Amino acid sequence: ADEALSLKKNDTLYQVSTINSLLAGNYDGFISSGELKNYGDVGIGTFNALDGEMVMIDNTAYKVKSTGEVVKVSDTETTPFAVVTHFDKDATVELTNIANLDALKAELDKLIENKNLFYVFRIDGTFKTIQARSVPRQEKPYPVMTEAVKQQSVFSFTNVTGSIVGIWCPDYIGGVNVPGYHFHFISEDRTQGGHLLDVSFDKALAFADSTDGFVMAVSPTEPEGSVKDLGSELDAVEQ
Ligand SMILES: CC(=O)[C@@H](C)O
Repeated sequence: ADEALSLKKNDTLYQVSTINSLLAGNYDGFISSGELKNYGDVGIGTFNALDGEMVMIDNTAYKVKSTGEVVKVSDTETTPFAVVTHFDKDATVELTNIANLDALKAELDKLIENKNLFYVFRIDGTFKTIQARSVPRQEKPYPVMTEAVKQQSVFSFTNVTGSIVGIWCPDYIGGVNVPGYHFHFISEDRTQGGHLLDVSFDKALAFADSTDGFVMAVSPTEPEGSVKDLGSELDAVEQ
């Protein structure tokens, strides 16, 4: 008999709320970082009130604040949107001579064997250039994301060693998550990072985790009907 879809711990993407809910300005955190760690040790997201960018790596949740400061968050800090998984290195590939983010995506596309699955990436290396952003904490009444990102801080790093962490979602996920790629970055010394805007490097090691299970926690304050085609508003998080 066909193996029933088993939401195997290591092959499940765990998501907190929908991207459309976040884009609509629903920044109320409702899952704690401590609870999130039960569902994954690698991933990305943001924090209550859209306060900074989340990088989950080595089962530790870091916040890249809009000041550029990186802090390890307490287990009680909550998130309104995050995506994590228990990371498996299903594929490993050395990437060389990557000039920009589009070139990185083109190389990673070669690892996406089944466009119906989800993929989580971790890319370790010393990066010639990294451009990343972070968004400051928002006050109620929350602005929609396209307004909030106008307050973003953009950081430029050179010759920085660290990890790019990100996900790739199938096209059918529109409204629930960002179709395609979404990357965050954190330096090896955990002092720099952000939502990745651009990157270049000579050599890095990419690990890919293909995932066939998907679980999502719906926000208790999800705006009714927020899972709809937001079209251009996705620009706020697309790269
Ligand atoms: C969820 C994200 O990555 C935005 C906040 O940059």
